[in-house]
Amino acid sequence: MDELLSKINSPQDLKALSYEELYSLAEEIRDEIIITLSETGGHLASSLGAVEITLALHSALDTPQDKIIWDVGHQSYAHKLITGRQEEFSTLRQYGGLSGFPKRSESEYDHLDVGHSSTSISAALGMAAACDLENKEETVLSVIGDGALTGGIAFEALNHAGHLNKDLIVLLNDNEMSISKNVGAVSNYLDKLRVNPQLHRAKEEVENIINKIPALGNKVLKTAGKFKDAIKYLVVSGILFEKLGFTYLGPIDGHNIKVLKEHIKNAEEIGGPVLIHAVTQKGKGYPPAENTPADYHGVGPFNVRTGKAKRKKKQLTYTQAYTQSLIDLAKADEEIVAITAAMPKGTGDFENQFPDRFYDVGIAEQHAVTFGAGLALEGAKPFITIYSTFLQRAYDQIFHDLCLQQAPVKLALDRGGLVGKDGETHHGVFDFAYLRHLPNITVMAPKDEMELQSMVKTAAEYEAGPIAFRYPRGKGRGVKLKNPKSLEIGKGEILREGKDAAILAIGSMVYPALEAAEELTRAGIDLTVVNSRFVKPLDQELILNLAQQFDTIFTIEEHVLQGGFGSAVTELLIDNNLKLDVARIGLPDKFIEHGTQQELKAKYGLDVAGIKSKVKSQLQEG
Ligand SMILES: Cc1ncc(C[n+]2csc(CCOP(=O)(O)OP(=O)(O)O)c2C)c(N)n1
Ligand SMILES: CC(=O)[C@@H](O)[C@H](O)COP(=O)(O)O
Ligand SMILES: [Mg+2]
Repeated sequence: MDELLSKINSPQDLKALSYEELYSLAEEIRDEIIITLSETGGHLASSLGAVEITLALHSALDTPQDKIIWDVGHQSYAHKLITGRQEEFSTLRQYGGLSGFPKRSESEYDHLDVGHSSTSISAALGMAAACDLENKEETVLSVIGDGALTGGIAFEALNHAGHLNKDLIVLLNDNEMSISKNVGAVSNYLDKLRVNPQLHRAKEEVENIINKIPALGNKVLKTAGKFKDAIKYLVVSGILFEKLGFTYLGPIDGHNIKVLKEHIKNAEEIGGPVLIHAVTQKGKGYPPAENTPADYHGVGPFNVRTGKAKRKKKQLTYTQAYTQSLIDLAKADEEIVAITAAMPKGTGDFENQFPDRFYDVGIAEQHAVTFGAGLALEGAKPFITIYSTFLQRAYDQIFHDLCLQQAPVKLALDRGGLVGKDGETHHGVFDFAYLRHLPNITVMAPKDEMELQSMVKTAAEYEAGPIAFRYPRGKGRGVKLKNPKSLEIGKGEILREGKDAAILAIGSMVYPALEAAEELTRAGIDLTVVNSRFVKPLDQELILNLAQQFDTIFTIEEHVLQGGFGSAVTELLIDNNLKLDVARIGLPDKFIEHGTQQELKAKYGLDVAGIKSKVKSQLQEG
């Protein structure tokens, strides 16, 4: 029974609690998170690690007037539980239920919709600047993880914050983990900051003594100044942040609510930009997650006692099919290298097999792309594997460093299409549009995992410029994997011939289109079905032939209609003065909510039933 938690209707209720009670509450919150996520799935380890931080923040600050900006937002479940969302917590990430991330429409305590990493310092700084303009006395605080701190935008924000010198608190939640082990020079630097608190005490004592020395005169002052600097470097203080204009406080124990509260209060009093370095344990309080936090970053339903997933994954996923073929190709071709932006699990086996040909650049999609361009321009064959939604970050790099240079980089866009429960921020439904209008790029989407492997092979062999392929989240179609073959660039295939109309499908929509066509024969409708394979270049010959043959052409894609595959086909037809009915099936011009992939496909007419009904109504109207 949640004795304390059920009485917390808002953060105001925390103010009356003793530290002992706050710790009991922390345990109740952990239990609630673990039990709920064992049914719903979600971001377990990050949220468990941030419970005390959440309680300290909401009891030290006057939220929602004081603003907490969560970075990524995957650690915000405790925040949801104490800000009036307990009753709906069991609906977390379910269709129609609570979002897995902070969302302004959900609560007045959520000040920024998040999901993509490293935005919190910039947004918090903007809010702090706005407070200043309006003479408001509000505290604005960003909570950012050590992983999110590897993102370029976070550094841009630190740089600007040090310059603006507004009152801004950054709470660095350092658990030494991104999704996997954190990487990079800053991460190594944080390691050094974390070690041996005695050194920090020694540093403070020495500095206190030195600060009293000026009374002794100029010469001593000068020497002392140098000595002070030397000591600072020697004991590895928060010098990096100090040089950027921040007051550095820490490192402190991020599970000690009293210490956290004191530091938050101190930071408010100090003013200007202050960084509190809190050290936490990812997965805290749930042994399986503490032991292997990377396995519990994002989980599906699991058995609380054993920590094991409830659903066994028997069928190969698209990600696995991709990795498998990349490894096979890399065995024979040592120019192949793999790049990930902090998601090495997707290419994990590659890392194990070819550690020298694998680069985890951190949450740095822009850098990943230009780094890949550099590699390619010097003869390597880089496969950059990034979720479709996160590659949006690197649009300019794709334009400037890949397409303009015709750099033969291979872009593997995982999670293309509807991803499901992560919702708005994570659906990969804009990639055809943000890629296809750029000169020199080739864009493909496979109908199944076998064709994905053929696309990997095609990409490895292709040297004329950048080539991209996007594939869905989750299980493949269970087709038999044979030897991948090289695909002819810009060629689709006719899978079924009919006499009433043609349906041009791309990627994940090919099989549903085929199934719909088979079922529609019962209604007397006979469709030609095309697996288009290429969004760019289109198979012009095939499409123009079909346009001569039929009065109606359907296009279908798991992508927004604006600027997508259907738009490309329509442009081709218009450019060739062909006037026929084109009915585009795809996602509407809005952000798609969270829910399972099946629920969302059904809602937006991207399942067999939806295709059938669209085809029937179109042909009947026409
Ligand atoms: C732009 C972008 N790239 C990648 C991700 C995927 N991602 C989500 S959380 C995360 C790791 C974040 O690590 P950290 O900030 O340290 O938080 P922790 O999970 O350790 O609490 C990554 C890589 C993302 N959300 N946004
Ligand atoms: C918060 C975040 O961005 C990631 O953890 C993401 O939720 C992972 O998604 P997958 O579960 O599709 O790998
Ligand atoms: Mg971390």
